Amino acid sequence: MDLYDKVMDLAKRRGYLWSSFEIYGGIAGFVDYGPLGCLLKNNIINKFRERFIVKEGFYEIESPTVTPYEVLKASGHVDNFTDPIVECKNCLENFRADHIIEEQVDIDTESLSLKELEEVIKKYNIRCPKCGGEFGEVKKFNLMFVTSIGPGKGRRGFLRPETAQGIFIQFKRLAQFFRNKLPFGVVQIGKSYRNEISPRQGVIRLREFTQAEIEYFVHPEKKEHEKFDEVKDLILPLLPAEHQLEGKGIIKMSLGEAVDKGIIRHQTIAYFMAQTMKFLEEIGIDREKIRFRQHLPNEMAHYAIDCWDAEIYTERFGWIECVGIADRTDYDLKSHMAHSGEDLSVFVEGEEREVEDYEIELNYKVVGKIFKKDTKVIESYLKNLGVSDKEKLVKELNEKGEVEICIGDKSFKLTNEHLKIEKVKRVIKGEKVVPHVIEPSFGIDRIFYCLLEHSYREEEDRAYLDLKPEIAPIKAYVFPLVNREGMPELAKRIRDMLRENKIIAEYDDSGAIGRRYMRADEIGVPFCITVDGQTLKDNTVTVRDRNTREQERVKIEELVDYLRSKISSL
Ligand SMILES: Nc1ncnc2c1ncn2[C@@H]1O[C@H](COP(=O)(O)OP(=O)(O)OP(=O)(O)O)[C@@H](O)[C@H]1O
Repeated sequence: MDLYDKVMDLAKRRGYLWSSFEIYGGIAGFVDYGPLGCLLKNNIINKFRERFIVKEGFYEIESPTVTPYEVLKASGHVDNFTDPIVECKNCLENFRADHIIEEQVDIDTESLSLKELEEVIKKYNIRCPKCGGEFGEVKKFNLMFVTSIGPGKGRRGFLRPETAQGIFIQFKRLAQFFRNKLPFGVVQIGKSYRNEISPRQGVIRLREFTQAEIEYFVHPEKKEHEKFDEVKDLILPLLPAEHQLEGKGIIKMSLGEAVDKGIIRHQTIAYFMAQTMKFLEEIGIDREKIRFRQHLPNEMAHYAIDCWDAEIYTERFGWIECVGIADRTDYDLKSHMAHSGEDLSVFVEGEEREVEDYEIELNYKVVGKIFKKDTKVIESYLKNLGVSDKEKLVKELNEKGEVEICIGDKSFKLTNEHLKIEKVKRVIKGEKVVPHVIEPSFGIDRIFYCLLEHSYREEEDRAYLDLKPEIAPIKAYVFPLVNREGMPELAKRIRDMLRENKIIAEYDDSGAIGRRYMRADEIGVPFCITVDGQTLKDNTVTVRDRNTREQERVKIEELVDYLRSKISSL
């Protein structure tokens, strides 16, 4: 049994994690959180809310998981949210082509096309790991779950593959809520769905999982962070792209230095790396098993300009990505602007000044035939450009004779022939800008598993979860030393008193006291309270600490305050 098996065995037996649909044979890629699992997961999420909503001042929204086609067409997911798939010609089992290659030969598959992946499979004679059969063609497989909305044929829809889009499409309302003042942060926590091709890594790769995402909207030219000074001296283990390409390892560097040297693109990304580290440490992830790995240029989405993953070390799977922190620029907002025709910019007030502006229109006589259905999208893209964006466009057009615009996953080349441009003078008191977005995206299930693994301790006579009291699902167990002399009744009253005071406590009177301690330790209960003979005389109980096994006598009337001071980190 490796560590993963030990942790999962405990998780299953004691009500943390269960295989879904088990009585019908189960399906890979789904997991049930049992009674303790739900409590622990909620505690992790509460800590997330405490850090980002209470302390950072962001707000949370909740949008539907069922998403109409148009939204995910505009975001690029319909066309691009795919993984390469390959089928074994013999047993018909499907695999992710890039994973199957990387498992068998030391090749970076990140930038390879479908054809190139197929060539590698042929060249190295990579065979089906299940039956040794030969593989067929490598194809694209879209990871979204398809659904239809309403009866009959209904409207095409999908289960959302990320929570972020729900925030982008409400941008207009959100900007109004924040009175058009940048920067502002919006959080969404909830289920996301990805029809992963062959999820073979337990809770690490699920088909339905919980994300906690932050979309932090900033002025495109202002990516310094107001509170960067507070974190600039924090030293983090970094694995920059250059180090990976040159085969070098991790460097420990302060965030201030990393930004100054241009290793981290700007202060806002660095600030969120610091917040991520704090959050992970606060819930109890081992700080020595966290690193920040920068995406390689070919790994990053084409619209992102910098991306760092917080990776956490696990015994079986090595380093796994648990949080992705990316500067997604204005890609999402501009795509939704172009596809919906809505203006998703904010007006940033400034000094009154006269500017040269341009009125840019499409030359419909020419463009209709060339761009066909896309003409409307290009039209609304141009209509919503701010003054400086238009200036850039005209400048590029004059210099190069053409300009390329990117809308969603498509790009279009425009020449003078396609456009009618008129120079006008205008007095403005500010400018419309489409904000850029910095996105820290947390995978709660992966973090949950890593936390269980990092908390798992083995000693000669016991195995236990060293969960922080604040995070542990059950804070205290109350035992009667013997099942007579009124001890059970008193122990139950103490349990009820603790619950009444919002401290989750349980009562246990079965088996020897030693065994009860072991059971509580195994699920990570930080305190065990025993009612014994002395309790009946002086109203004190023993409180045993899970980790040290030391016991203290505490007056019953002081028990709530005593436990509170140990549980809360406030
Ligand atoms: N299938 C999944 N199961 C569980 N968590 C996931 C899954 N896919 C993504 N996540 C979590 O959501 C976070 C943000 O999602 P993102 O789209 O950046 O992941 P990703 O880069 O596609 O992940 P991967 O490369 O592992 O598939 C990830 O850091 C991860 O923690």
